[in-house]
Amino acid sequence: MKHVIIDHVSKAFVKEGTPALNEISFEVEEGELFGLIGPDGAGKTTLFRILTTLLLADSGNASVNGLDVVRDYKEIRKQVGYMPGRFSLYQDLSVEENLNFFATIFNTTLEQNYDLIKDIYVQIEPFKNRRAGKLSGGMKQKLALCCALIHKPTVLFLDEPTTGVDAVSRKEFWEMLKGLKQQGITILVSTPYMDEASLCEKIALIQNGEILSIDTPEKIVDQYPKPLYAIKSPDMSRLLKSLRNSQIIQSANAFGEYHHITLSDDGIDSEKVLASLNMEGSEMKTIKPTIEDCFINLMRDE
Ligand SMILES: Nc1ncnc2c1ncn2[C@@H]1O[C@H](COP(=O)(O)OP(=O)(O)OP(=O)(O)O)[C@@H](O)[C@H]1O
Repeated sequence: MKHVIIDHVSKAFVKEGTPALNEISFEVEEGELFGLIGPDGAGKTTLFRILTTLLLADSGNASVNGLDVVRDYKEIRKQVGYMPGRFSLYQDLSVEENLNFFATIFNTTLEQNYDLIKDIYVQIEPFKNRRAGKLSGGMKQKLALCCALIHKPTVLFLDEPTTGVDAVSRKEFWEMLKGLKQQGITILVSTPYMDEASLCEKIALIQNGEILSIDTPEKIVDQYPKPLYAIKSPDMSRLLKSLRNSQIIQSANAFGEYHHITLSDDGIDSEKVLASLNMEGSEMKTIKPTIEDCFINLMRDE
């Protein structure tokens, strides 16, 4: 069953220029862990706010759990959990007080839904009397997730939950999402971190309010249109300049230790490329594209 349906949704905050969302359409299956992947300003928050009934679209339709986001907004609010991008909790209330507050709003108690949150809650329980504002980033995120789950939602919207959180907490967070998925919750999560894409079952790549591609991470990688190479030399910035000025190089992008390149003619071999650059100590090898390579390639085609 389709749990979330987005059908030609558009939203513009200003009359001129690029709209925040431009005719977005896609669907999310029940129980799916779905990632909305895109840089700052791509439109992720705007879409989540429309789906959680906090913002009206200019045109198009959307439904969650078979309920229309405009007509059935009250019912949707009871059925979805939303963790906004920015810290949404009461900084001056303790961990326990925040949880009780959100439980009360939904006419429930921590005890009633303890099963769903217990794996996450046990990690913050030792700090239950600490004010939320005094928690570490990772702990705040766990508390925000518990609060979003307190009323047993069937669909969970998590807006950039791992932004600004350390690497260990990010990893732990994705483990928690896997656990929630196993309990049957449909999860839509947005992130600007391309490396998190492979942790989702399905992803939509979004840029400037438009969907560039939507599929499983594996299929998106398989659809990369050309052989991709990684190249390095002792002088990486001179190498990048030479690559970008070379006629036989189609694209060159810096990727940490290596630059990733495609060739204008796939018949050219790496020896010829290295010879044409004439830079001592250079190395080149074929590589499998990452989601970031795919994103950059799709952006160029736009
Ligand atoms: N209330 C608003 N008024 C005017 N412009 C807005 C408003 N909200 C969002 N925008 C603009 O709409 C575009 C999409 O913003 P949105 O917040 O949805 O992106 P995002 O992918 O969530 O990125 P971010 O991580 O920066 O929030 C951006 O250009 C943003 O400046």
